[in-house]
Amino acid sequence: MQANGLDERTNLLVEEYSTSGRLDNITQVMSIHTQYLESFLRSQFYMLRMDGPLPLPYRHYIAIMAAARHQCSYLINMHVDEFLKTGGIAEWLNGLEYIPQRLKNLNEINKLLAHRPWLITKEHIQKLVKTGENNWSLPELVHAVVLLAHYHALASFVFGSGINPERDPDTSNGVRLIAVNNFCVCDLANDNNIENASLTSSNFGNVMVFLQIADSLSELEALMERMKRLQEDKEDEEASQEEMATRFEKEKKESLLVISGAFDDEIVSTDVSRYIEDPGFGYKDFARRGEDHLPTFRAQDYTWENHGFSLVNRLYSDIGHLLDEKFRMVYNLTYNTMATHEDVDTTMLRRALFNYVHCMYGIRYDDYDYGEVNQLLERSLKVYIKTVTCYPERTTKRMYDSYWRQFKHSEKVHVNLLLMEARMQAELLYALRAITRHLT
Ligand SMILES: CC(C)C[C@H](N)C(=O)O
Repeated sequence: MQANGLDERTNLLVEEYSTSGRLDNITQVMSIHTQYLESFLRSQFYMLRMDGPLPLPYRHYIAIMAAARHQCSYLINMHVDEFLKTGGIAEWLNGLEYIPQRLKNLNEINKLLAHRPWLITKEHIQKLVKTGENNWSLPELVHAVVLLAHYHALASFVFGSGINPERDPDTSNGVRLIAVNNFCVCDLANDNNIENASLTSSNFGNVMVFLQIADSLSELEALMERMKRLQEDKEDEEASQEEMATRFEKEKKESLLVISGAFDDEIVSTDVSRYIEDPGFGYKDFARRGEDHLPTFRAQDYTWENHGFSLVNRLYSDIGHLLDEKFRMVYNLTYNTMATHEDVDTTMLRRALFNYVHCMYGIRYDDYDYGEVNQLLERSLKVYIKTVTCYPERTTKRMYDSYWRQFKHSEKVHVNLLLMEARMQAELLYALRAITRHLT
């Protein structure tokens, strides 16, 4: 990292430490992408700590409810602490039966937003804002929705990059860097898969490692080759509107069939289950196809830039700007590298990642050719994306390792940032569209 990049990162971490008195593992991992971290922290600080429609303890309780949908104990514990520190009533931590009805009414939208946001309708919104003494004002509701979407998406980041609790029972001083679900991602000092692999191998292992390296090298070359070809083809051939629509439908259908690992014994511990209702409700499992389908949301009919942004900003001032800045930041973030290659334009690849997430939520951009997704994202990467986005609690180290073996960890964290923000934006689009419909 360049010297001034390092300074920037250190400054930011020092600043964060002095305002919040801690440097959690999320912040540390994200600090690999300093510029992004800055906008992330700014929006998070705003929704959690600045003036806003909801009282502070409510905000943390909502974060807990959101994280619990994905059994993310890491985030739950963090916000249990914060909830108490901000004056929350300890009894509420016994579970949903102990909280006020008003807060309990958020369960339904929490559940839908987390797993099948396309099912949210204006009736859900009406129900929340028109329930007599337990009603939510629109600004309060928007604040809650933003928090829910933020923490669902953050759970994806936590599992996707393998972030562990700060306090590990095995370490006496209580602080250990990033290791997770038996899965350690960011060995910050040694940011390269190959080096790691060769350090640990025996002689025989060396041969195997060599073969694997050769293999993954050719994977990388092949991917770059495909990017180049797509770029060239783009210049001379334009697919028709119908063809583009068909490609989207095909990709959407196929994404439903991408299996993200069996998860038979889903035992949710009581620490987590007390904060959720209907724990079995998840991203639509399309094993029983035909009886339900994922409708298409035409992105141009309700865009973040033209619709979502102004609505959110009007009801909960300034959060729109902060989110907007963060979305732009992540969308444009690039170092022009691909593993060991420099000066590469990676726009196509980054678009494919972002748009694939929206595709899994049924959101279609009519000027985007989903054939690109198909060419650029290999199967193991799709499995990873679907798992991290839709069922983050099922992410394993094996899934993390099995795609892009040549790439750096920092690049895989970058992937996670894209997945997280795309997911957050998708949830917001559905929720805000329902609010707009309620208002009109
Ligand atoms: C996600 C990665 C492919 C991003 C790439 N390293 C870039 O700087 O653009």
